[in-house]
Amino acid sequence: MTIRVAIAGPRGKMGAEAVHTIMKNGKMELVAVLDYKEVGVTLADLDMFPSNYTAPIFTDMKELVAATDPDVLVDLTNPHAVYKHTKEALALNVRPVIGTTGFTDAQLEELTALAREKDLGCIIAPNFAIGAILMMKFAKEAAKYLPDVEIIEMHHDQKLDAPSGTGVKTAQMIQEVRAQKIQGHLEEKETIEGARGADFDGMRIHSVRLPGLVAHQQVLFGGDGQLLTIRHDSLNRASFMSGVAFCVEEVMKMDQLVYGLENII
Ligand SMILES: NC(=O)c1ccc[n+]([C@@H]2O[C@H](COP(=O)([O-])OP(=O)(O)OC[C@H]3O[C@@H](n4cnc5c(N)ncnc54)[C@H](O)[C@@H]3O)[C@@H](O)[C@H]2O)c1
Ligand SMILES: O=C(O)C1=N[C@H](C(=O)O)CCC1
Repeated sequence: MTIRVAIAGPRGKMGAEAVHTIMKNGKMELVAVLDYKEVGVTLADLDMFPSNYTAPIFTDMKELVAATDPDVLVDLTNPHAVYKHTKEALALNVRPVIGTTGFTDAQLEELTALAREKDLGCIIAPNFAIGAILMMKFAKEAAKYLPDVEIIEMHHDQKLDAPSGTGVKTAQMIQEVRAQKIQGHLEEKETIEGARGADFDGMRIHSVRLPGLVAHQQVLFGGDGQLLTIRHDSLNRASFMSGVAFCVEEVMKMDQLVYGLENII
């Protein structure tokens, strides 16, 4: 069976890459895209795509679903739009595959309940790159033995959310196994606010934003006389695309929400 896919955010850096990925995949059909404004009738109207890219462009999810009946919605938009899109897709019986980051804990809980209610698969993947998933899994393992940890995530300067979804997910995975601890000197004081980064359960997350970067993270563990660094680098957005295709196939077999690819690889 061909999987009918819709993509939200097709003109973005990730969305455009995902459009090419789905178009090239013999098991999938790109049936529609969702934009926030009128930019053309089909993707072929946009200079950035070839003339055989005929998926229609919609600005309303309900109309998109009524006209094109997708099985899966891939969302690569922004933190302001993604929650609404995910909720709408589930309500319309379309399985969401979400790459967009920036969910709150309350939103994740609500979407988990909604997917359960509807018996529908939903994947929220803060990072689609297999190397990044392994980096997070290895960091979780290391934290059992080395509980002093700081995360440095580094991204391009157009990124809207900080810390990154990957940074937060890494901290959450470490939190599951790490003996609770407030790091650094108990009396340490920031002379410039933010100098010690964000505080997640006593661990620090530092966010670097610079042109030239794509998506990079190091997890640093300190022990007596030793330092362990686990690092991953995404050098381009192709690094995420096998994860996108994998999720589109997997979500069709699922009946609940999964947050993080480490739970299904
Ligand atoms: N999970 C992953 O592996 C992964 C990897 C890279 C980026 N991301 C995330 O994906 C998201 C997109 O990243 P990007 O670098 O492509 O950003 P981008 O700014 O290049 O693209 C976002 C696109 O979304 C569109 N958009 C905004 N609001 C919309 C709406 N309401 N409806 C439809 N489209 C809308 C914008 O027009 C833009 O084209 C970000 O949240 C980023 O953190 C995730
Ligand atoms: O480019 C981005 O933005 C990325 N966002 C994700 C995150 O927040 O972790 C994944 C990596 C790229």
